[in-house]
Amino acid sequence: MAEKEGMEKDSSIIAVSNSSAFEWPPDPSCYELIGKIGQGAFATVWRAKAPEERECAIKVLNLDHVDTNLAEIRLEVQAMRLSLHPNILTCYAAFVNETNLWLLTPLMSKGSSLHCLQRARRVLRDRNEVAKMEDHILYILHETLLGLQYIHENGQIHRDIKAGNVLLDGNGDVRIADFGVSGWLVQGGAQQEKAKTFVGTPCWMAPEVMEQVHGYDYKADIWSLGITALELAKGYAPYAKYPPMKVLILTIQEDPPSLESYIDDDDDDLACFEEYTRTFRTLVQLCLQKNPAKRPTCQELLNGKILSFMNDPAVRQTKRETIRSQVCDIVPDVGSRSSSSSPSNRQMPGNAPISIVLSKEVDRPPGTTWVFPDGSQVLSSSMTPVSIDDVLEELDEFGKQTGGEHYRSKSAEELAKNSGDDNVQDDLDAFMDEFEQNTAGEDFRRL
Ligand SMILES: Nc1ncnc2c1ncn2[C@@H]1O[C@H](COP(=O)(O)OP(=O)(O)OP(=O)(O)O)[C@@H](O)[C@H]1O
Repeated sequence: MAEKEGMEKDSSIIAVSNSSAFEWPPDPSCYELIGKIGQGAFATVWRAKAPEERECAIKVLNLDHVDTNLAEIRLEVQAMRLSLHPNILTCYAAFVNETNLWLLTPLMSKGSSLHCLQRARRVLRDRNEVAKMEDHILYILHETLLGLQYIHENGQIHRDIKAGNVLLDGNGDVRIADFGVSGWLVQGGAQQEKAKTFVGTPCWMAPEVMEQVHGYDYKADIWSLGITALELAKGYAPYAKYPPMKVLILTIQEDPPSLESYIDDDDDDLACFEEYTRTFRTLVQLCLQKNPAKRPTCQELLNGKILSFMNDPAVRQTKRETIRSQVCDIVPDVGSRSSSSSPSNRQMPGNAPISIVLSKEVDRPPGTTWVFPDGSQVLSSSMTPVSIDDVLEELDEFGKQTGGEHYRSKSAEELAKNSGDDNVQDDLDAFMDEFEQNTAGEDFRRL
């Protein structure tokens, strides 16, 4: 592994262990890796046995992908451990093992909320039982909001809210993972040299984060929560089947996604035929407003008509017990020797992280950072740099040629209808193909 400036490999620099009665030893030989829970773009997560018959999850990050001074990580891990909120995944300990950073966290035995709901749907389908997930999804969103409210009240933004980062354990408890972690990552490691490279997953990204016209704030997490609601209902996020650059364009250009704007998971029709109430649709609509100022805060959502009934501890407890018995109990534990399949992190193109290379030094807040300051560049999966300004300019040009000033809020079909020109869809396809040829070389039409 290439040496990085300021990156000490001495594990004592990073080792942070628990101050509570049990000390999590910063020594890899003390842990038995029982099974793989999942694989992200930069890390592998294991279920592990610790001394005294304890269990934990260990996230193993290759240091080639870590672009943060280990002393800084140490401070952040300490801060994460102080984030004592029942809906936020804490970090027991962190240390360096050879070329990897090990992060020890509580084991959330049912894995991600998406994995858990999809597995439950599969079990119910095999039993010929009807899956009704709306109540469970609302419970998960309510718990997530409680954690998110804590993060926002502490002046921070999570920046990577998605169902893969909302975890469930066997009791039906919900915790937000990866708070602070993804901001340490870099894609391409030494290749990037001086450029600051940020990573993220475009499908959950708020339009203002992509555009960076007026900057963005904690309301970006509310957009991501709306996308997470759709993801849990449909089995995957809107635009997840497209390459990252197309996701950026569609998110900026199209109306906000909804339950109706994309088809259900066609993998095995798991989410098909589930009915969702107007209440659920309204919640999604509230979160997915393009103008961040119009989006509600966590507090407004928690105290609003849709979710406030769950603020009653008795109701919350009932909901927790219901999800435990109807979902958690029928889904095998992740990473256990007996579990037949690990949570699949289905890598659809739009799920793949993109890298945002900053051409100048900027302060980087913790968390996956969706920053497009002036002069920033977007790297699609082929790592070919494209300026976000170029993307927006191309969109402007395309808009002028096709639908006039409203192109950003209208779909190609609508444009075609309004202009009476059947060729608009072809123009869009041609534009996308040309754009893709110039950028990443992927063929949108084949997807
Ligand atoms: N403490 C934990 N307990 C149980 N499962 C976990 C835990 N931490 C992470 N996971 C699961 O492990 C898998 C891999 O997680 P990881 O954070 O590496 O990737 P990701 O968030 O899915 O993808 P990306 O790399 O794009 O962010 C995911 O399915 C995640 O839900």
